[in-house]
Amino acid sequence: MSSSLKRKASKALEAGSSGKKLKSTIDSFFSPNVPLPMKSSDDPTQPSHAALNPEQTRVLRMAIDEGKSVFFTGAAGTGKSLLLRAIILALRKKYAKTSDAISITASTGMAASNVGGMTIHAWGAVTPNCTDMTLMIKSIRTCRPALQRWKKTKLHDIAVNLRKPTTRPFGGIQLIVTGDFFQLPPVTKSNQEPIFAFESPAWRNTLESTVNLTHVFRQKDSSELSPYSHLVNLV
Ligand SMILES: Nc1ncnc2c1ncn2[C@@H]1O[C@H](COP(=O)(O)OP(=O)(O)OP(=O)(O)O)[C@@H](O)[C@H]1O
Repeated sequence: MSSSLKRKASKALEAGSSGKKLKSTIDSFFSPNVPLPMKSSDDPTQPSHAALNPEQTRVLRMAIDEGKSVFFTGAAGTGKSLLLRAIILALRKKYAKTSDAISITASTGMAASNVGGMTIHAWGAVTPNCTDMTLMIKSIRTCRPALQRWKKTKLHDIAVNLRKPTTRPFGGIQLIVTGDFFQLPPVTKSNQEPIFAFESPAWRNTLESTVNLTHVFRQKDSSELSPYSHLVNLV
């Protein structure tokens, strides 16, 4: 990654670290024990669950106990995916009676299948890079499952109806966002300068807290590591 992209990526952290102190909350009633993904090669003597560390638990509490919109990031192997799975499990318990309350999306098919979700474009029946509002609304209206999802997440009024505009970003729904801008900068055409999600005013207005996970769990001799994985954290 070039140094200018690296500088841009670190702005996500600066923008989000407002210095607000986290209020102490009652202990989460959700277990911070998360099932580890099972592989056929797994040693049966290895633990099946992992306990979240303090920085992961802090994010879990912000998301579940405080209902905050959070962005958490961190280098490769800092447990972002595991924490996301913990948050999804806890949210499913919290909203057990309203199964449609949670939508799990990612920007690519591979990332979506890793967390049991779908691409954001499939979720909303929108075409990537489409900026034509009329076309987008037509596409949403003609895809019944997507229209239902827009309605259930209260995004319907702001994007489809437009008669009742809301001042709250994303209609006021809670957003849990994760990723590492250092590992994966936005895809651009030819020599176009990439535009990061955190450069949007909507990012600042929506995400109340940004947390940088610092503890690297992935071991040097781990079978998860490709011969080049260690390079990711050096760049
Ligand atoms: N609290 C924890 N206790 C024990 N192991 C953990 C914990 N959190 C994560 N791990 C383990 O560390 C490894 C890396 O975790 P994970 O894949 O979630 O990291 P990541 O930040 O998503 O990595 P990447 O950015 O490379 O996708 C995994 O084997 C995971 O099971």
